[in-house]
Amino acid sequence: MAAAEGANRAVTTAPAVRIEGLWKRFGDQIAVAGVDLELPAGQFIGLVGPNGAGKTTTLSMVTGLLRPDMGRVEVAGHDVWQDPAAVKARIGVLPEGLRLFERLSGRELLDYMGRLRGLPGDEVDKRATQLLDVLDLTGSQHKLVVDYSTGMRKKIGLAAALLHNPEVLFLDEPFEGVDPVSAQTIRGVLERYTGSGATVVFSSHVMELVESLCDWVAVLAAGRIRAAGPLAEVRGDAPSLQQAFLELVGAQGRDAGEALDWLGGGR
Ligand SMILES: Nc1ncnc2c1ncn2[C@@H]1O[C@H](COP(=O)(O)OP(=O)(O)OP(=O)(O)O)[C@@H](O)[C@H]1O
Repeated sequence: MAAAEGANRAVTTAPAVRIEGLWKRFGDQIAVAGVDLELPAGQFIGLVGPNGAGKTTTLSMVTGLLRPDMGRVEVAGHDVWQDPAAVKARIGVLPEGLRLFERLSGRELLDYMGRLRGLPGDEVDKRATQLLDVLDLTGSQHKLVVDYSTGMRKKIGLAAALLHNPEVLFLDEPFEGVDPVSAQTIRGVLERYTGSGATVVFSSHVMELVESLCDWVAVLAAGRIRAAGPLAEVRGDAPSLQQAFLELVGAQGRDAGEALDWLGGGR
């Protein structure tokens, strides 16, 4: 990152993301039911919630992939729907179920994404070489993406999302299907990135991971924000984020008890 870019980030006090009155309905299903949220810049932010809580729908609207029914979103000071080009230049996205250009090699994919982002060829080359190295993909850089494993796909997707040095990086379940070694690598890259003043927003179900990585968390359930703030504040007096989460979403774990009385018996 250029020194000037870093300095600009350091003095930014405006939130990285400002969400106001966001709604989305699919038929009878209200997926996001009036979300208001300000995500502070320069933080590692976790968006957590049970299955179907509305995390992916919210992230899709925040990154300009899905049009809200109501509400507005600003990212890095720009309105996502009124000024989409400005927002897209400033964000990186690793969406859920990432679609990649399968018939390109990892290296070609990064070259292509870099050109799409308008970076000069030699700069793309330099950044791609470094990202492939740090993410331990140098040995597979000439392999076609279609032949990549799940974890390798996450890593090349992450490299593509970081290539233009975005201000805010959105990651939907970045650690799903990733082995512990690759997870550690991804984690190192993300920590270094937020250390430079950039913002990471990621969704996850894995509370231990969120607890160990995030400075700030937002808990979403049934399309609404249940709690948001610095990790320690959201955890409160609970012994762990997992426990605080279970209390916040009102689910102490369903006891299968008698409902599955046939399971495991009478063989
Ligand atoms: N395209 C769609 N059409 C119809 N319903 C949808 C669509 N996308 C999401 N939903 C519904 O909206 C709700 C929120 O889904 P969403 O994928 O945002 O949740 P999530 O928090 O990301 O869940 P998970 O953790 O399981 O990925 C769910 O009830 C889901 O069935």
